Amino acid sequence: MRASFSAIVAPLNTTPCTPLRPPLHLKQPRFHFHVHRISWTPRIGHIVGVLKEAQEVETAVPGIAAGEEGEIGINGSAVETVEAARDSPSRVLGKGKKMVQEVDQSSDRFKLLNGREIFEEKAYLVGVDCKGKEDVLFSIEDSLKELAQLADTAGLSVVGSTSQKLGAPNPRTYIGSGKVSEIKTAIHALDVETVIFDDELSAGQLRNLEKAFGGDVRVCDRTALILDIFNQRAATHEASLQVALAQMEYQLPRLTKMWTHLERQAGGKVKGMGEKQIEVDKRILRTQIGALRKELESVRQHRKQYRNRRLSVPVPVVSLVGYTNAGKSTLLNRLTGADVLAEDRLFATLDPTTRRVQINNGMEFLLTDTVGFIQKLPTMLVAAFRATLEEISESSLLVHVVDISHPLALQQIDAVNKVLDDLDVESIPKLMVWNKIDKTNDPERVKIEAEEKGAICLSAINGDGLEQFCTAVQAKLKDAMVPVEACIPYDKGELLNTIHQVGIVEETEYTESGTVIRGHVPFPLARLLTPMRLRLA
Ligand SMILES: Nc1nc2c(ncn2[C@@H]2O[C@H](COP(=O)(O)OP(=O)(O)OP(=O)(O)O)[C@@H](O)[C@H]2O)c(=O)[nH]1
Ligand SMILES: [Mg+2]
Repeated sequence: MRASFSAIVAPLNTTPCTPLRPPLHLKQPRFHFHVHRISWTPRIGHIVGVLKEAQEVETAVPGIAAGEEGEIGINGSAVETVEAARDSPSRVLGKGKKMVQEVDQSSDRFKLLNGREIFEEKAYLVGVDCKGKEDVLFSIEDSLKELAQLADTAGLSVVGSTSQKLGAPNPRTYIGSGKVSEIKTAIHALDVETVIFDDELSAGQLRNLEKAFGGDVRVCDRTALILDIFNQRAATHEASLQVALAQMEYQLPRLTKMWTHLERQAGGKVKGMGEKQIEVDKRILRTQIGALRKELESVRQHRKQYRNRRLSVPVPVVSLVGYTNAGKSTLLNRLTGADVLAEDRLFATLDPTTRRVQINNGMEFLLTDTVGFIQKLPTMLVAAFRATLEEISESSLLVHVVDISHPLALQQIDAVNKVLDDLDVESIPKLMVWNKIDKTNDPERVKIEAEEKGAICLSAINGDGLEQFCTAVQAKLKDAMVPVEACIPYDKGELLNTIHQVGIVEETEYTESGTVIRGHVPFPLARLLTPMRLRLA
């Protein structure tokens, strides 16, 4: 029986795609395959995961569809290696010549992450402090700390970091040549496998840095790392599509000339072949981006229909937004008894979850938890997740959840507001919630400060302040409702229930002709009540 996997593969009879990272340099790539899941990851070139019978590995290239079968080329992985890997999975991990020697030492460097076995690469972080750069919210040290957290979330092991103050980034290598040499020394001393930059790098910078570091080390940037985490975390079809789209858009301008080996094989006679291949690859990638956009559009339409159906029952929708790890999912779980994954890692949630919350007085609202934000959030990710984020722009209230115990809470608030600015949501009422009050040194002082600023303090973990939170949500929702006074005939009991469910009833009176209610209801319900309204308050 053959192994079944989605790896760095290209089917027969189609143009093989250029791998986005230097492949494992092995020969004779030919193997029977069955592709059952396509993903696109910037960590291409590393087979992450266990390559055993019928088990998936991590990476994939475009140009193949799920369900395809045939003879394939696995870039950098010979048949013998793959066969051998069935008994010793770690054999195919690692890079080039180093690979086989690493087998034994590396076996203890696997860890289980999101249900998959991940090879824990050694990473080195690099940050640049550019003078005069506007919109910088985090200091370089804080940004690097966050990058280390991101690396940890992605399953990498951070072995060191460095930073540099620069007037302007070097167009060739982003950092100065002295820094390049310093990092090179660190790479050898610490056995570094991946160097991660805290800012987005151009294709040229990535290539030059990889060359300068010796070719055996991968270079990537913050955006690629975030995309990698999203790729690992995407659990639903829609999230996978969105991540795949963002990854392809990230890769498109970064496709580099990797087909020079063809020129070498042809004795240098086929000049410019590498260049042509890039054009072919770019075309393939563009076609796939187009196909993905179409598929996402159809998912979006479906979502819209679902939302419209939901809107016909006018229960107000309240969306939780905030920095990653602020405690949004914990708050949703606490209020609704849902069991959305909440953990002390970045980007635990990618897919929106909506649950019904009922307040003591009978009023209900829908609470939606969604993807967290981060500073320097890649724009293509915001664009790709627009469908998901649309939920936010159609809600009645945005609850901005802040981890007030975090030393950078204020900067995180600014970073979230920056993303919200991009989402066109300024007309939606907002409520600020300071979460994790239990973790602060002086909760009483924080509470006073919150009151001054109109924020609600709570602890999603122990439930403190939840009642005040629900009251504040209700008050904010009421601001957006229409005051009504209506007489509901006794044979319209259902309607009366709906009013209690989605509106705020302040007075009820039983008269001969029906139940007279005074209160506030959402606009669509107010329209429904028009024939029964006594007068507009
Ligand atoms: N001490 C304390 N910890 C909390 C509180 N709320 C959440 N946490 C913890 O903070 C971590 C992150 O919580 P999540 O609910 O996953 O955060 P999130 O905002 O959904 O994060 P993303 O999904 O990554 O955007 C978890 O380890 C929670 O247990 C709180 O009120 N107090
Ligand atoms: Mg979450």
